[in-house]
Amino acid sequence: MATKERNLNATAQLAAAVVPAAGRGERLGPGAPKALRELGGVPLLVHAVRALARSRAIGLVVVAAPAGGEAEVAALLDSHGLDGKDVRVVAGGATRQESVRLGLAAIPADVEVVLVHDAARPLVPVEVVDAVAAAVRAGAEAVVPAVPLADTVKRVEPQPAGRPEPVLDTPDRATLRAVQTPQGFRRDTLHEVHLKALAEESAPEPDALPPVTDDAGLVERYGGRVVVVPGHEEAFKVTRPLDLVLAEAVLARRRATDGY
Ligand SMILES: Nc1ccn([C@@H]2O[C@H](COP(=O)(O)OP(=O)(O)OP(=O)(O)O)[C@@H](O)[C@H]2O)c(=O)n1
Ligand SMILES: C[C@](O)(CO)[C@H](O)COP(=O)(O)O
Repeated sequence: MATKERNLNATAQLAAAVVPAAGRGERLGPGAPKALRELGGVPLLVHAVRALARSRAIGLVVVAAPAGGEAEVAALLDSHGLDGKDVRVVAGGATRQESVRLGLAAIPADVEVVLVHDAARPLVPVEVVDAVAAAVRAGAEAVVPAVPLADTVKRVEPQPAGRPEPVLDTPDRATLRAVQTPQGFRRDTLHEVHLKALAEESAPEPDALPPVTDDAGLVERYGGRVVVVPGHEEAFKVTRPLDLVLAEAVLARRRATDGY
């Protein structure tokens, strides 16, 4: 077999990752799109792609960039050199779900395992990436990393701003998990649930279910089985300004102690 063909087959054995990175980052406040905001002088997106590239399980990373910004994002990723991984950039969409679907469409058909990782989770440890990929390889159709909750959680009846919200009940915290990314999937499963969701959105029912906020939620919606592996407290999502302060502290500690 020719060397090039052998390499392509080897790549297909590896997992691919989709990185939705087309969000505005409204909750982080004014500034550049969130994926391009800097942490320790390096854009969040670059940290997130590097975090995936550290895993030997990943052969290809597809980034869904803000539409129209693909060339800028590709140049940015190039300028940060990414450990010999195959990194491609496509246009993202108007929602996270659409960005993931567009990223997935750019993954070669023979890749069987796909991870989806937020650009907004720059500090996920490689052990989490490896564990998610390994669980899919071991037979799970959908895998999420998650951590136990530190706070008590209450279900409430939402009210207009400023009005107290009546509490409905207090779920047993021992049965709850805060879910992170990367989430891992059999490629066929992820493809199928995204197509079903797209079809439903094109012909909405009057009593349509609320939109799901993660890809595993789509698998659940259509009857698939999702399992949890341990996440990591440092895989938190940079959502609000305080998250960026915390991320800077974690990064500074890693740089001082691990040569990160
Ligand atoms: N149209 C969108 C919206 C979100 N995302 C991505 O989905 C991930 C998780 O979303 P979130 O943290 O909610 O990011 P934003 O949507 O940018 O945040 P906000 O809701 O505060 O605007 C991010 O990497 C974000 O770039 C995306 O690719 N395309
Ligand atoms: C995918 C996710 O990061 C898992 O926790 C989360 O659901 C994204 O939520 P958001 O609504 O985009 O903040």
